[in-house]
Amino acid sequence: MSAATDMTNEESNLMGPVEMDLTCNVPPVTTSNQQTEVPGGAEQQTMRVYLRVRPFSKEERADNEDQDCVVIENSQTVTLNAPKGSATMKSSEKGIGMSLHKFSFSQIFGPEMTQSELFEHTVKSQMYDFLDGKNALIFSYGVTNAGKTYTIQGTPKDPGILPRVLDATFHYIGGHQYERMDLKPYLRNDAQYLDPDQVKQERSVKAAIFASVKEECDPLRASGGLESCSTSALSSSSLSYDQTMLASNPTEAGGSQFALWVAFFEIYNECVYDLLHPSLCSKSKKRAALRVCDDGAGNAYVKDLRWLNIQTLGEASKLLQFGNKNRSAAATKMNQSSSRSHSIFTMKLLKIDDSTVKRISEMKSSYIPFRESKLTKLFQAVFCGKGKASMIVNINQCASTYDETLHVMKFSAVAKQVVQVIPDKPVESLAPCMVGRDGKPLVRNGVIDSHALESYLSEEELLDEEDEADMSLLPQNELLNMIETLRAKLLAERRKNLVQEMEIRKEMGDAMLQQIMESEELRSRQMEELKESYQEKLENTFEMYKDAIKEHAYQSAMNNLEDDYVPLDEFIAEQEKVEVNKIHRTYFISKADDRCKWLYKEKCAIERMCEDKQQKVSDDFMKKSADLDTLQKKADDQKKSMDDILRQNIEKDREIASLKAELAKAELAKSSQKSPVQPKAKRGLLANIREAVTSPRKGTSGRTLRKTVRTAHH
Ligand SMILES: Nc1ncnc2c1ncn2[C@@H]1O[C@H](COP(=O)(O)OP(=O)(O)OP(=O)(O)O)[C@@H](O)[C@H]1O
Repeated sequence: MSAATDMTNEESNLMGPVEMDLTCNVPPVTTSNQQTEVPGGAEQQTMRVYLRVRPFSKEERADNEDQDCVVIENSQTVTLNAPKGSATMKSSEKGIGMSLHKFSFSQIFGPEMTQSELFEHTVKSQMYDFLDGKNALIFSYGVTNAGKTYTIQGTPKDPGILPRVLDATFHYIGGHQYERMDLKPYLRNDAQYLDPDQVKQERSVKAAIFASVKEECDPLRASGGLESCSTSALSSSSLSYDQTMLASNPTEAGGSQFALWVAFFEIYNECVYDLLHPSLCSKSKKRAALRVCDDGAGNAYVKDLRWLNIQTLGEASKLLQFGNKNRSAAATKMNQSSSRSHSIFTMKLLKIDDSTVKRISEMKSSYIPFRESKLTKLFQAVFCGKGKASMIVNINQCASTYDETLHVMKFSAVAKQVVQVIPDKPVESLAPCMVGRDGKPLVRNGVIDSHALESYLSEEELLDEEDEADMSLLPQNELLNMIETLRAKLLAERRKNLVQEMEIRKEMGDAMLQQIMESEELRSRQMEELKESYQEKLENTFEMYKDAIKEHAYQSAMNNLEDDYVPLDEFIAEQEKVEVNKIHRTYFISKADDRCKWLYKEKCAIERMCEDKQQKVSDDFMKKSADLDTLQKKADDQKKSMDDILRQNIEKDREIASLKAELAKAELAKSSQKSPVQPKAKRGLLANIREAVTSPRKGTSGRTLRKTVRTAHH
């Protein structure tokens, strides 16, 4: 948990927004035994890391929390001694790790350090940069109850960094306030003009927020001689800081005017919430999360974040109060842990000047290995060297929270990585830097500073603590032996770790499987129960509907009863009519039924008859057809025999013709021998035949002849 201020600057033809973010609860970004000090001195560092150790409270002393766990060696070095009973001490007793750790910071502030001194030594120069048009980021980091809120916001009696920054800003602006409120920050680095309606809307939003804030004591206004909220700013005497740092004021700079716009938001579980949104105060409504977007030039900004123009410190105080209230309301509602919450108060100072056009050169962000977090995205520009960042690490000295405090102190590696990506620095300046006890780097421009190294190694406690320091004094063969021994030990350790890891994985796997099975069983049981209960409900509902329908029908009937009422005698007469009709109908129906049955029988008989007739006709046809075939065959045979007879006749005719010819020859020969003329009286067989042949029309003779011939032939 922590707090921060981010100040960025960009100028267009009319203005230059300067942004300062103040954030709480930033993820681990700090230094340990390797600090972020880089060659070139504090002025050129893009990130400085301070440590603030808060004093014990009375209660903590009474609870024996003071066990000399934190010892500030000098302004840049602190030693942490593990108390008895802490996890660190237990590990150390087992031979794992150390019970004593040393850390270096840009500067360390002890419990006696006042708020104003802290401001002087940490943020003052950044404040100057901010007013001079550069971006700045101030954030605090530490475990809960370490003093982050105290450092950033402070108390009514001891205002923290934020009220001081605001006071200094208003002091700087002085009478050069741009009051029209018609120029507003837009996206990440731009500003936009507002029309009169929009300005009116801005004013009413502001008024609504202020109206909801009670006039009560707050850090910005309550430091003794502070002026009331409605007046300009905190008096400089009440927040004593060195005014010489703000020498470059608008009067000297020319006729520029300034407008200060602020936003206050929170990042919780990677969700961004606007703390200046009034609906947050409502208990019933869910907080609406905002999106972090890219402005098209690689700059991240919170979309739809509410920016409000403030013109006095009192107004700033009210907004802070409003935002804090929102934050604590949301935290209570969600029972959220402050350790996962980061609140960011952002200021944008627009420098309105009709002649100057300035722009801070943009950086490409694509190669920057930032962790994908909303916070790092939003502060990316500063971490990349577009402005300076200060981190104040807050710790308490309590023995009971020693292990968490140690963890915070060790977390510097992340900050280191973040700072390492600044592109326009020489490579050496980006590498993790070893520093001596006095905070000076041991390596300068790639060359080991032998003097610094000697003084570093001469630290007795460091020699006791660091094996590497002892080893450097040993002869080479002993060192080689030692390396071999250590290698063997390392190998054995790794094997052991591997086996342990496998066992743990297996155990975890089994446990998870068991859990999954149990939950699966539970789920199916629940499903079954749910099904049953739904079934039951369904049935009940069905029954209910049935009853309701019955009831409805009954009611309808009852309602219509009056309209449908018929006197009894009419009803009886009507009923009798109905009865008679019924009897008639029954009679006719039975008659019609009998007729139908009879007709059906008739139909069946006719059908049967038709079938018989058809069968008979078919049989007759078959028989006749067979007879016809027989007759046809006979006719064919007779025709054949007739043909034979005809052929025989023709043969006979040929025979007769030849016989006739022979006969004629014979008669001719006879007549020529006996007498030349013979009388006709004596006619023989051959003469008759000849006559018959030459006179075929004489039927009787013909028949006789044929009979004669046949007989003769046979
Ligand atoms: N430098 C200091 N001098 C005196 N009192 C301090 C100092 N720092 C912190 N305190 C007191 O210690 C207590 C815890 O501080 P604070 O609330 O700022 O812690 P925190 O880190 O913001 O805690 P959380 O993360 O839980 O909100 C407060 O009562 C605060 O007033």
